[in-house]
Amino acid sequence: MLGIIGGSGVYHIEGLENSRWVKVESSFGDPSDEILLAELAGQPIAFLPRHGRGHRISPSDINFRANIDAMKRLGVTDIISVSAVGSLREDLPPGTFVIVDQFIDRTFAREKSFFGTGLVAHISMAHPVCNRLGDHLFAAAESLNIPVARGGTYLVMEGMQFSSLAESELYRSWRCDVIGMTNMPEAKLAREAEICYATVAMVTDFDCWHPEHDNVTVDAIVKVLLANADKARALVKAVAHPVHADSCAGTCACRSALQYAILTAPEARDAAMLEKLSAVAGRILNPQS
Ligand SMILES: CSC[C@H]1O[C@H](OP(=O)(O)O)[C@H](O)[C@@H]1O
Ligand SMILES: Nc1ncnc2[nH]cnc12
Repeated sequence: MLGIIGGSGVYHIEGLENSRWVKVESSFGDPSDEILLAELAGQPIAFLPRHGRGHRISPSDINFRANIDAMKRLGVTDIISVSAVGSLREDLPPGTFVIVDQFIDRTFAREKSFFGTGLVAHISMAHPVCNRLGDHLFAAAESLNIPVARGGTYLVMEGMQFSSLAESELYRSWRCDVIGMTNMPEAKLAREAEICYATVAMVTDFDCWHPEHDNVTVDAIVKVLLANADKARALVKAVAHPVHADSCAGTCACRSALQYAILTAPEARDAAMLEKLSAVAGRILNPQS
């Protein structure tokens, strides 16, 4: 099933049928909100507003583990993250969609893994985004005539304040393309949960580095977001069927990320951790069930 995590300005999806909000219990605490189960373009989907309805939760306070665990428990296999970002490049002006393919994680005040003492696992994040999902998103954006770039590096900052000019210039010198506050550890946790994950980053501003543009404000972001949210919703609708019908999905490498990742010997594994991870890592921990 396709899961959609809606970011700033994307608190609902249009054109849904048979929709109902469900409360999902997670062993990692409370998700950001209830999850909307529905049909979109004839396909089942699960939608979660990342900051909660009404944008109640700050980037640092989002319970990313509960969000991904809840999606996994519902049977979500593919996640599309819709996110507002600032641009660090002249040729990515507001209104551009970027199908990012790399992240630099500068967050420091978040729980970043489902695993830990008692059950240690190390997954690869060399290619943090599902290329297959990225291809679907790029093709759909082009078919809808949305200005879109394929590939880009998203710098994930802690926030909540926006960057200083020196920070913005530093990230530009690192050749980052866009900046936001939410896609890490979300992408890491999706990979640990063996869920395919890709991001549609909607450029809303030039952060604070551009000499001919004002420094970013929430007001400016919201204006661009309102103009772009409909395009984002059309994009999600356009990919629902191709993602569902993709016969390569079952063999996607994201779906076996844990295959050789767990180091803790079976007899040394912590029983409480095994219980907490029964959804996220059930395929590998309880292969018979
Ligand atoms: C709208 S102000 C900045 C806020 O927007 C982005 O969130 P999301 O990725 O959920 O759209 C950014 O990361 C900040 O959290
Ligand atoms: N310039 C910016 N910095 C961080 N997060 C953002 N989200 C949208 N624009 C942003």
